Amino acid sequence: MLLEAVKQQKPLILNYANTVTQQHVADGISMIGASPLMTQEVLEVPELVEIAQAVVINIGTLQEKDLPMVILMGQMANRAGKPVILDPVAVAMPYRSSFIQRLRVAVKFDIIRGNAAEIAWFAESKGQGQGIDADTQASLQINIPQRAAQLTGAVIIQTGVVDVITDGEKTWLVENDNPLLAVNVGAGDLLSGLVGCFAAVTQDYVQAGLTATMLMATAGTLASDQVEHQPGQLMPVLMDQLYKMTWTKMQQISEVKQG
Ligand SMILES: Nc1ncnc2c1ncn2[C@@H]1O[C@H](COP(=O)(O)OP(=O)(O)O)[C@@H](O)[C@H]1O
Ligand SMILES: Cc1ncsc1CCOP(=O)(O)O
Ligand SMILES: [Mg+2]
Repeated sequence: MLLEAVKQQKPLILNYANTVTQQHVADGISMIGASPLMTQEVLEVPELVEIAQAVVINIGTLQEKDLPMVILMGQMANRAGKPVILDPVAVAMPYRSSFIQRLRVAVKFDIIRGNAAEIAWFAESKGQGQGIDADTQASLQINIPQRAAQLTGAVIIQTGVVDVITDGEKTWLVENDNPLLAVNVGAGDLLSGLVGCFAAVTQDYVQAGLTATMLMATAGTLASDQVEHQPGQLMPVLMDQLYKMTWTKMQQISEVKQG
């Protein structure tokens, strides 16, 4: 079971994080038993990728000067067969699109985790949303993440009211409508960090994505029940739930269907 494997192996997850939510990402990775490390320095990238078991690239606060560093991180991980996870925050904005276009010709992403508006960009489809947020009222079209997977060759994790995990052939749905989680900035970034933890311990990236989304759905449900209508209280309680999580709870509480 992948949660046990993370606790036993304590993989090191190397992050190019955004400066808004990196504390949540680091804490979440640590709570489930893995080891986070953030960097912004190109000179240390080779030695850090060497000791990492997964690389998570989050473009939330990208800067042009960082592109060579991010390319190096991704390429070194690709060469070493270590998983590269992309969180394409607001990728449909033109500068961000250009950054990702230049990154993707150099680096193969194994997993892309984003909201529906972000994933639509990879499917060359028109996404609905603004800035970091997708329009959560829009109806779910699972052919869009499936097409994104086919076009990119990555496992796609599209999050929202329902999470969709697909490699373009196999598709899983995790039902997870949680208004308290939706309003907490950084929930998506945290999930991308957790995806890195599971991808570090299996080569089955669909399974890694499914496990991470089940984990987040379960911890989110338990945490929301505890804080009721107080979204500002959610994050610390969510961290406690991640720390206490078991596979049995994840199977009992998260709602998983085949797509
Ligand atoms: N109604 C909802 N809308 C958006 N995300 C939700 C909702 N309910 C639960 N979530 C969860 O919140 C987390 C963040 O997802 P999302 O908001 O789509 O990403 P991002 O923060 O990158 O935009 C995911 O684990 C997702 O499943
Ligand atoms: C608000 C904001 N601005 C740049 S990155 C960021 C955080 C995005 O977090 P998430 O994608 O998890 O909502
Ligand atoms: Mg996001």
